[in-house]
Amino acid sequence: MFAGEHINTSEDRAVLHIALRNFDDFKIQEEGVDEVGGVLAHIKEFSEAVRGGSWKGYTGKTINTIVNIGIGGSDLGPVMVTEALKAYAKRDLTAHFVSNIDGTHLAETLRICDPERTLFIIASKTFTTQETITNAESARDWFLAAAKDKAHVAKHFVALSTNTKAVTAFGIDKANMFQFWDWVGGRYSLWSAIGLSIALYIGYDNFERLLKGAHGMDKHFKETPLESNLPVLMAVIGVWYNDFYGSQTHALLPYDQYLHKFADYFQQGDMESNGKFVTKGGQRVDYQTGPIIWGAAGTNGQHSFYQLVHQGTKLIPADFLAPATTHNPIAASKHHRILLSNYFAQPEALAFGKTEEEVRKEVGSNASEALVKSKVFEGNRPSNSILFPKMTPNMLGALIALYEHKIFTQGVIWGINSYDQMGVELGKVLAKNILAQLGKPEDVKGHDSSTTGLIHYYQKHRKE
Ligand SMILES: O=P(O)(O)OC[C@H]1O[C@H](O)[C@H](O)[C@@H](O)[C@@H]1O
Repeated sequence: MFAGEHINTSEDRAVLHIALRNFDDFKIQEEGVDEVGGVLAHIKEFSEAVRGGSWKGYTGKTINTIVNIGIGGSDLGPVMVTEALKAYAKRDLTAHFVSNIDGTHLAETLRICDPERTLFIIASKTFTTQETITNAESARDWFLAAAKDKAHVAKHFVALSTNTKAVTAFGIDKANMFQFWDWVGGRYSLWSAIGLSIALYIGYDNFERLLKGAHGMDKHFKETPLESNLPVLMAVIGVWYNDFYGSQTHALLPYDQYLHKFADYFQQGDMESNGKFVTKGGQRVDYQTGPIIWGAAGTNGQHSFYQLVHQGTKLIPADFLAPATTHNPIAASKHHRILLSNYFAQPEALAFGKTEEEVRKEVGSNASEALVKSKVFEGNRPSNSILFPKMTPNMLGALIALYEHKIFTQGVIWGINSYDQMGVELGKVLAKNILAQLGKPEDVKGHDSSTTGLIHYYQKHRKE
């Protein structure tokens, strides 16, 4: 990976998200790598102009709202990072993220935007994704309904993409385009131009700290002997439970409200990378590959799904993550102490449980056998605990890179290509065919009885 080899074999591409945060440390041979610094300089210049107020809207007002329009890797990274680092945000710039094609997402966002002070960021590696382009066109129509003159688009629309031709065809000036390259996977792209919304929200200096934190983990991963290599340790522990103990999922449980989107982010990062059933050589695997990633911020999960985690019939390896120091020490950090007491207690309970003997002592000799049995915790339920000083840009960068390299290592062990995503194509093609048939019932052709029946029901009951 670090050498720029085309390890994304099906697409004949290098995998070089590490080059986006390299700061000329590792020598990496690949076309475009030498342009990373220029794009970062453009991000710095632009984010400082918007945040400093020198970038003005079409009526001369400053920008106080950014709307990132993108989906998947062009949305989830910026969403997760801007939430995780909210403590570093200027509170006079609001960030919104529109991803879903469901008109509700854009409509509800535009309802609270002022066209004179809103900057739209059209984030799309391919600049062909149906949801994003449709949302971008509707946002442009909304803007022009107020601004009238097309010349004003340049002040309120920028693009993040590898596809210059499509960007200019959309009507965004090349000067307002922040470029990245095909060796940046969508789910690994927050370090690239896709991170513009992050730099706008927390400032370029903090965005750079995020990059440098990740670079530190890159160096650790590249240089540390396997037995002390954090991504390798997490990868092999995960393989151990996934392939030898049959666990189907892996829970990410951050005891930090700022990290409440962490599991959402790695649903794409892990599941779109390792949700594969064919090896790079084309053989169907006869072993388990990528786990189902899920999770929620603690302590909320304890009031939702921990019953199953503790006493269910499923083995669920879990990562517990927490900062030793909070950004919000309200009530003299009483809240943080309570939060952390739970962060420490849950893995202990999962590992060591409560024996029948201990339960009997608690409930007394009159208790029914059924009650006693229902209060036993079998324990022996595995978890990793990750504790770090504070949720800072540098630390978040290291944490994300830790998981990126864990995913890479597991993909290597499973012999799969972690960097393509053939599995998302079929649904898109079928949807395109169906879209063309939604007019009249007689247009509906070539589907199974269920799909046909559903479409006919929709055609009968819709009110448009
Ligand atoms: O950034 P775009 O080209 O619009 O792609 C957005 C997303 O589209 C698909 O869902 C891909 O599977 C994702 O990997 C990608 O992040």
